[in-house]
Parts: sequence; structure tokens; C-alpha cells
Amino acid sequence: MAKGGFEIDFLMLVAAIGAAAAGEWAEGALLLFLFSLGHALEHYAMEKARKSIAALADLAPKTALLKKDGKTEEVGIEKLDIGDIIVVKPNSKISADGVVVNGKSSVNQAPITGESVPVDKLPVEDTSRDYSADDDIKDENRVFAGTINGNNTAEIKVIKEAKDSTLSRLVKLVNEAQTRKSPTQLLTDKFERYFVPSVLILVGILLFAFPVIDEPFSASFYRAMAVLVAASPCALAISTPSAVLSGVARAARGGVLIKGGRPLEDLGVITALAFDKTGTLTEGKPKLTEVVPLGDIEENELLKIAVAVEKLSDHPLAKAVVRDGKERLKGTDINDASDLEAVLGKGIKASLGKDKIYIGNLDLYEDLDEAKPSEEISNKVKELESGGNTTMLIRRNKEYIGIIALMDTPREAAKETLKKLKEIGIKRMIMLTGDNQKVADAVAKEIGLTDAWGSLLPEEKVDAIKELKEKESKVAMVGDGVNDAPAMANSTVGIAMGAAGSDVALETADVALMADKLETLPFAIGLSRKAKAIIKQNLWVSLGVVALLIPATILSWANIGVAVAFHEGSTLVVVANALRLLAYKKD
Ligand SMILES: Nc1ncnc2c1ncn2[C@@H]1O[C@H](COP(=O)(O)OP(=O)(O)OP(=O)(O)O)[C@@H](O)[C@H]1O
Ligand SMILES: [Zn+2]
Repeated sequence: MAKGGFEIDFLMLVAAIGAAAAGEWAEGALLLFLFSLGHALEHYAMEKARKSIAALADLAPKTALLKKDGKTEEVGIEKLDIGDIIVVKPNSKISADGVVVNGKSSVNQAPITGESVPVDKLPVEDTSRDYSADDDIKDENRVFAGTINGNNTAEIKVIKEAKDSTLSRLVKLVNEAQTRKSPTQLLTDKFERYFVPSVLILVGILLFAFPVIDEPFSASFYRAMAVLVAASPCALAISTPSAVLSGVARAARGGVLIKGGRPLEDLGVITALAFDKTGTLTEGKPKLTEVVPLGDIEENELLKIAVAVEKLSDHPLAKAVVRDGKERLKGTDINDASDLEAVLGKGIKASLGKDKIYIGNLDLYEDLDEAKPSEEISNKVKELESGGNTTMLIRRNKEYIGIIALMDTPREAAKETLKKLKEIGIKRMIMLTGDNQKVADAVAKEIGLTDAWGSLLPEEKVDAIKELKEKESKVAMVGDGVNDAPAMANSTVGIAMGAAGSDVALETADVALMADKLETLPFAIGLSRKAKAIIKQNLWVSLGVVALLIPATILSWANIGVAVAFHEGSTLVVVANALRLLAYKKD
């Protein structure tokens, strides 16, 4: 029951006793009966929505098979420490967040991601390493508490204590979400603050109207009680929270965490969507496409320098250079660089032995006042970019020694999803990226986007969002949190991709798509729109009934019984209407 519920219920009781006191025993009894029946049903319905959330929490097993000194023993999950090895039997639930260290498996991750197609998991390369949740762990190695193991036994190294598991955070956030008030609820709360005292004043006047209109006190008293029942805004109080509760619960079951009524309502009215490119519209796993030495340096020598320096950075591009570079170098020793200095959105600088190494896009060198790249070098870079490559120019001290080009592939689902979003009426979609304009255009063309803004620094992404908001008013920003968190924070609704593997994204976004899947976006928007529509219908029903009943009871056209029936009836109608969200279909 919403805040103020006690007062409203109490007034109803007063009315029942009042009716009895006025000599209408049967009516008083009926009133009490209807009143308790109505409220029991209402509780039952809200409980149903709440259970749908609580069911999430029940997904986590309470015990785990801990493997220690060659023996296994069943322990409570709260006893598990980071680094423990647990054994997961075939077709049973995984008890902790961790990395696979033994056994191949295929895991149903629906409890977290809403996606029940099994995902293949394999052991990490280095099983003896101490992993922590902050490490860069591949999806194929990582498992979550509450998900269901396939047909093989697997051994998992625990990376999070039970209380911090992705599932328990998810449950916590969903629980918090339903208590956060939406704009509509704040509005109805405000309305009630003025409405309830006005009703009480009206009831007071009616109560003492008997000498003026020349009727017995009992008649005035009866009428005042009827008005009290008619005007108690029970249905109004519950119309929004019930829809938010059901909407958030349904979304969570579909792998979308919506953090409360505000993002739920906002997502239902957005007209524009901005997307980050790397990791959102693309796979986020760029591949090394070209290594171009400049001058007389050897290709491998150039690569060794690049790998040594990029090892220090955790930018997705840097990781790609290290991964693919090491593979090409096949075990050659790589030196350690030091003194990393990252230049946001442009590149990095570091020391390697006695040399100073620079790696970055042309903008990085724009800012330096000496030894700018020659026209010939700039042209070579631009030529690679026209082919859709992300390029990095490498400089050693004052000499340009080479160019490395990488290419990321658009997500398979990007084109379909954008098409669907257009179909459901999202007017404006735009890509915002730190990558060069040519790559932005190439990716945009491939996935069917008309707008792509490249070479944006994180703060320029924020400006872009602000500009969009001026034109479109409600703008959602979809990103992976890597260098788009400020833009997400400035948008109407910040949506994080692949939040299951990233605590930061999970905590900071307004909406988190738990599976790393763009396809859940139309579902989230569709559900939010439905929630918004249901909230609107509920307001009409609850306000409409009150608006009709008040004059009807004042003029004695409706007695207390009728007033109670409509009062409780409208309350049940709005709750039942809200519960329809629990059955919302994905497509
Ligand atoms: N560690 C790095 N090494 C080399 N170049 C880098 C590095 N970090 C950034 N850059 C250069 O700066 C550009 C912009 O980087 P930024 O992180 O802003 O965006 P992005 O990851 O390319 O794309 P998006 O904005 O879509 O996520 C890169 O395209 C690259 O040219
Ligand atoms: Zn009520």
C-alpha cells in the first residue's frame, strides 16, 4: 500500500462504523466485507508482482560443493571466499560468480540475461592465477551465480563473495528500483496532498449541514460518510506504483534492469537514441589489419614497440594491438614500457628504454608543436582511414616509425535492431564515437544509420547529447561505459550494454541490458511504452471514478454500498491493469 494508505484505510473503517452507528447495520457490515475483500484482492495482486521479483533472488543456490585438498564438501554459499574452487554438477545451478578452471560447459544464463540459449564456457588459460572481478575476463570464461550448468561437470574459481554476486546486486537494484518514484507518481502524490485535506473539509461541512438543510443529523452523517468513501483516492494512490512494480519485474525477467519509475516512464517517451560505436554498435573486438613501417624499421620491430607500450593501456584498441601483435610475434620477448600518459580520445605516450614513444591518431600530433607528421605520412594515414580502418600513427622520439591499422566489425544484430527501432517510431538515431569520421561513416552505412559523428572527445559526446536534447527533448544514450559514461549521465536515460560483466555499468546506468545484446533494446522500449500507457489509463479510471462518485454521493444518488463497490472496484481494476505488464511479450 502506498504512503497515506493507512489514513485512507482508517477513514474507510470510520465510514463503516459510522454507517452502523447511523442505524444501517446491514450496510455497515456489507461495507466492511467489501472493504476487506477488496483490500485482500489488492494485496494478492501486488504480492504476485512482488513475488516475480523475489523469484529472482531464489535463483541462487544456498549451498556450494567446495573442493579442498582433493575432497569436496557442501558448504553454505556465504562461506565461500574469493579464490575457492567449487564443483558444479551437470544440470545444476552455479553457486557463485567465477571463472571456469576445469571442464567445458554450456550454461543457460537466462536468470541474469533473460536469454535461455546456452552459452559455451571454457577454462581460462591460466588456471592458477588469482582472478578478481575487476580483471578483464572473457565472457567465455566467466559464469554467474544462479545460472544453470549444462551436461558436463565444471570447476569454478570463485571471484566474488555471495553477497556481491551479479545476481544479488541485480536483486538489490531491482528492489530499490520499485521504491523510486516516477514523475507521474510525484505528481499524484502532490495532488493527494491538496486533495485529501479538501475532502476532509468537505466532509466536515456536510457533517454539520443538518441545521441548514433541515434534516436529522443521522442523514447528514450518513451522507458525509458516503462522500468520504467516494473521495478516498485509494485507486489513484496505487495506479502508478503497481505499474512500475510490474514493469520493473517483467523487464528483469527479460534481462533488462530498469532502475525505477523515472527511467521506465522516460524510456517510454524517448524520440531519439544516441549510440556509442565501439562495443555498442560494433563487437568491440577490433582486429589488426595492417602494420605499415615507415622508414627503414622492420615490421616486427615496429610491432614489438607498439605491443610494449599498449600493454600499459586498457583501451579496447590497445588490447587488440597486444593480442594480435603477440600472436604475430610468436613468443618473441617484449620489453616493458613505463611512464604511461594517456591523452583522452587521442592516444598514449610512454617511455621505452631511453626512447619516448607516441601512439595515437593525427589529433595527438596536432597538439605537439614540433616534428609534426609530413604531408606524405598524413596522407597515408587518411588513405587507411578511407578503407574504414582505425589508425594509429607511431612515433619514436621525433621520428615517425609506422602506422598500425585496426578494424572492428559491426554487431550482427545492429542492422536488424536499428530497423526495428525505426519501425517502432524512434525518429532520430545517431552514432557518437571517438574514432575517426571515415570509420564512423563506414560503420553507419553498413548498419543503416544516417547520422554518425566522429572524432568526439568524451566531453564533446556530452555536448552532442545536450544538442540533441534541445531538438528532441528526450534522448537515450546507449553505451558500454568505456568513454561514454559522462554522455550517458547527461542523457534522459543512460542505457548500458553488457552490464552483467561490468559492475560499473550496472551501478551507474539508468537502464542496463544484462545480456550483451542490442536486440533487447526494442523490448525495453516497447515495455516502457506499455507501462506509460497503462499508467495513463489508470489515472483516468481512478480520477474518473472519484469525479463521478463525489457528486453522486453528495446528492444522495449513490449510497455507501455503491460508493464502496466503486471505490474498491476501481482499485482492483487499476491493479489488474498494471499486472498485464507481467505478461508483456517480447515481440
Ligand atoms: N591506447 C590507445 N592507443 C592508440 N590510440 C588510441 C588509444 N586510445 C585512444 N586512441 C585513439 O583515440 C581515438 C579515440 O578514442 P576513444 O577512446 O575516444 O574512442 P573509441 O574507443 O575509438 O570509439 P568510441 O567512442 O566509439 O568508443 C581512437 O580511435 C584512437 O585513434
Ligand atoms: Zn481502499
